[in-house]
Amino acid sequence: MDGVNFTKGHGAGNDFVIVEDVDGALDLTPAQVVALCHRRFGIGGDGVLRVVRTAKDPAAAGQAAEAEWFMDYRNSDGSIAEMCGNGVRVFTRYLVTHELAEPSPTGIPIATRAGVMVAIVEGDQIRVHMKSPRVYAASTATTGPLTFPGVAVDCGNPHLVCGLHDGLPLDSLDLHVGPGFDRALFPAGVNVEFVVGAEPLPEADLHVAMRVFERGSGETLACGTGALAVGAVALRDAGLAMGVVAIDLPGGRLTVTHDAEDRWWLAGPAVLVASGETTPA
Ligand SMILES: N[C@H](CCC[C@H](N)C(=O)O)C(=O)O
Repeated sequence: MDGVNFTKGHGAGNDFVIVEDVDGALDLTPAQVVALCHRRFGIGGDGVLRVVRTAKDPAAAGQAAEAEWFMDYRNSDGSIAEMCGNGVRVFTRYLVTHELAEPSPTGIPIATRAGVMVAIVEGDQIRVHMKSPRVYAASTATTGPLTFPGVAVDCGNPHLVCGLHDGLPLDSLDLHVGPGFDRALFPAGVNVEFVVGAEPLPEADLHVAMRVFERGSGETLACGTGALAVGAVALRDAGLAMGVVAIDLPGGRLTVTHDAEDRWWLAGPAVLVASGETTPA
């Protein structure tokens, strides 16, 4: 890609190459995304966040009245996903850092392929009003000889939340290869989460730990929509209509809250690491 300005950022270690394309002039191809995300031959990332005015992109133009900016999210394999929870926080950090948007107590609306999310900057944390997760089927995932029971959750993108057998440690899972799943239930693929309970915390109703194998990116250090799916299943399994779930991932902690107004929130860090310019190929 000829001389494109980029910024590198991450949310709990889920990292992204941010490409500013305010007027929608870039026709970002899957091959260009793969090249940008390549960890040796490129900048490196789990995905790309293209920053474009909503009105300038047909994929989200219908949301232009609600949100000035569209997060065009791509996985590192070049595929398109509907939503990225860590990505929307990093995207918001980029907007306010580059003064493309003003932080406000009522939040910054961000258009995505899963609809408009609203992000509130709270110091080093950013809290996002997410699309409500929908638990819709029982299923299973397999890794090697092991099969785990799970539930399908729609967070705008597809998730399969699996519990580990009693006592099996999370780090014993081999996630070098993607888990097996029911392709009839998930024809467009699925993000697979593996969850175990964790020690109670005073600041949360529930506390769990998870790992994730993401559709289109492989195992990542964190997955925001995956944490949302895990939080929804954890509250349901605990019989809690609302509450706060602290979720520990290899890259850090995210917090999922289901509040009394039936809103679902994802909170976590969002860090910009560096900026630069790609050199012409
Ligand atoms: N790989 C996901 C998109 C990114 C999700 C994750 N990085 C997040 O923070 O939500 C998918 O294909 O649905």
